[in-house]
Amino acid sequence: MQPVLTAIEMQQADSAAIEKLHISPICLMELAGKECIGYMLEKLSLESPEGLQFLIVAGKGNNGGDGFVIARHLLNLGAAVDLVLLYPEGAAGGAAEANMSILRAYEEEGLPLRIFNSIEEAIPFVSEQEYSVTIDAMTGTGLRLEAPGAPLLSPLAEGVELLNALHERSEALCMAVDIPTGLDATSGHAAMPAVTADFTITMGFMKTGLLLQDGPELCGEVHVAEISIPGFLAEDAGAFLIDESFAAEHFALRSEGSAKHMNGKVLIIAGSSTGESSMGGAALLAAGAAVKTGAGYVAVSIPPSLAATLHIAVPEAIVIGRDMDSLMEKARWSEAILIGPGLGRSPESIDLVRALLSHPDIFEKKLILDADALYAIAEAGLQNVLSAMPEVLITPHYGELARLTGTDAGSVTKDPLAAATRFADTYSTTVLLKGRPTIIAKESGPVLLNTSGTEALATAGTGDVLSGMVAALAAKGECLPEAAAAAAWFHGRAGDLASDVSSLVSASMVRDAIPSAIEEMFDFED
Ligand SMILES: NC(=O)C1=CN([C@@H]2O[C@H](COP(=O)(O)OP(=O)(O)OC[C@H]3O[C@@H](n4cnc5c(N)ncnc54)[C@H](OP(=O)(O)O)[C@@H]3O)[C@@H](O)[C@H]2O)[C@H](O)CC1
Ligand SMILES: [K+]
Repeated sequence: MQPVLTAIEMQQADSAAIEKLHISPICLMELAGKECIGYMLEKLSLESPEGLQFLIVAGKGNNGGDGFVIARHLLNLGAAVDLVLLYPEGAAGGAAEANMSILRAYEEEGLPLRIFNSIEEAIPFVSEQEYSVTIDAMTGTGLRLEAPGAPLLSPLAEGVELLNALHERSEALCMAVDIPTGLDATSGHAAMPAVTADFTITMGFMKTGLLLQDGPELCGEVHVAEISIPGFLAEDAGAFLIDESFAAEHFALRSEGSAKHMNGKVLIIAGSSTGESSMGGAALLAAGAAVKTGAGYVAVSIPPSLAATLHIAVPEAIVIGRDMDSLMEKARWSEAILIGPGLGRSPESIDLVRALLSHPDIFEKKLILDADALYAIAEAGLQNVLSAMPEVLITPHYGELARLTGTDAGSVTKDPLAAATRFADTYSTTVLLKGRPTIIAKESGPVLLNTSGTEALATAGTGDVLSGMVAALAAKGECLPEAAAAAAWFHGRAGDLASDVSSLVSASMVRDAIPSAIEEMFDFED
């Protein structure tokens, strides 16, 4: 899995490369600029930028320095460059200043290079020009953002407005160097204004801010550039990105000659029925998802009035009742237990959750708590009970985590990474916080982020499918954090495969696409 760094972690990796490994800042900057050229040409589907016109807007830090290297290589390859310096020359120092002095020497050579010493000087010329690519080299990991939406000061604000205006009125692609200017590399919150890029080339490692909050919208496509900062300098990163190979590694294939009881036994306690209404769909989705994720045996405790429906919808599942004796017998038999989908919010449901969580046959198993089970925990104040359980995963969305922590959804929205980590550490649990990205936090471990999937998953019932998938992988032998992470990846992929039109995807379509998401991972023979 690739590490995902905060701005501070990236600065530490930069410093370690320079101080411990003796890689010079000038070498890092050279590689950063060179990588940008290579990727930019790929985006333009061109072998060479010869004859094309580029605009670079540069700040006073090392991000600007990357811009100076890009300018030089573009000139070397026969392109024309307009460079806007937002700050008086010499403000940069170090490698950035050294690269700027090379450009000043280039100026003497009659190359197609125009250097503007301020935004005011540049505007009359650059507003009239057509560019192939405009390049944002104003700020990167060095941006300080006081609060989400804080105003960006002059001249950065004018530089951002220039690039955004050109982006809107012309065909030019906008490339952000490392991080779009105005975007906080750690939190993903943006200043006002911030650059909206078509693509971002980020140096060394992925940054958390590119995946959170405003990040995905402002960055466009993200490419991680290898700039000779070795991976071992990011081994202790606080976050990692779940990828295809992680998901494949944590999906155990059935071994030849194995029997159904050896391939994961899942108990699902879900669904409710009262005189006025019944909620069976969530249980059907979760049970169906567990079966399609390859669980050998799935037992479902559902109110008797819904049993016939479940038999028809998920013929592979065994149906049991709600009495404690049957529940405990199946709990002892099972390897993972999922409680919650469609359980309802009645006092009886809350009492059921309280009784279940106090029973060793339940809480000593790998336990997945979802949906109405989370409501019951919050209502009955059972959070501390989680701390005593050996292996427990909660799968809230932002609102459910807010209810569990006694805060409002806004505070989880503001910093979901911190909210998930805090809950995991406080109650010794694993938290799968649904959102974009989905966050998997475990006690004192790195956070895992999942970005697979699109808005296709933003529809009722997909959470029930996910919790059924987690239960299956856990029952098949994965520890809960890994089961949650791999399930999140497959779930996102199933959403992609469910339909070519994301707006038409329903939860049952996601469930039905699970086998395809898994199949494409492995080289199965016909
Ligand atoms: N060796 C390396 O570290 C490499 C870094 N690379 C690139 O460099 C940047 C990080 O460079 P850094 O100089 O640390 O910071 P920035 O270029 O992002 O510049 C930030 C400057 O902007 C000013 N600033 C910060 N916040 C604000 C704000 N809210 N309003 C106005 N101005 C702000 C700040 O100046 P101050 O005087 O205010 O402190 C900074 O000077 C990284 O992103 C990479 O692109 C190379 O790629 C490789 C080597
Ligand atoms: K930038």
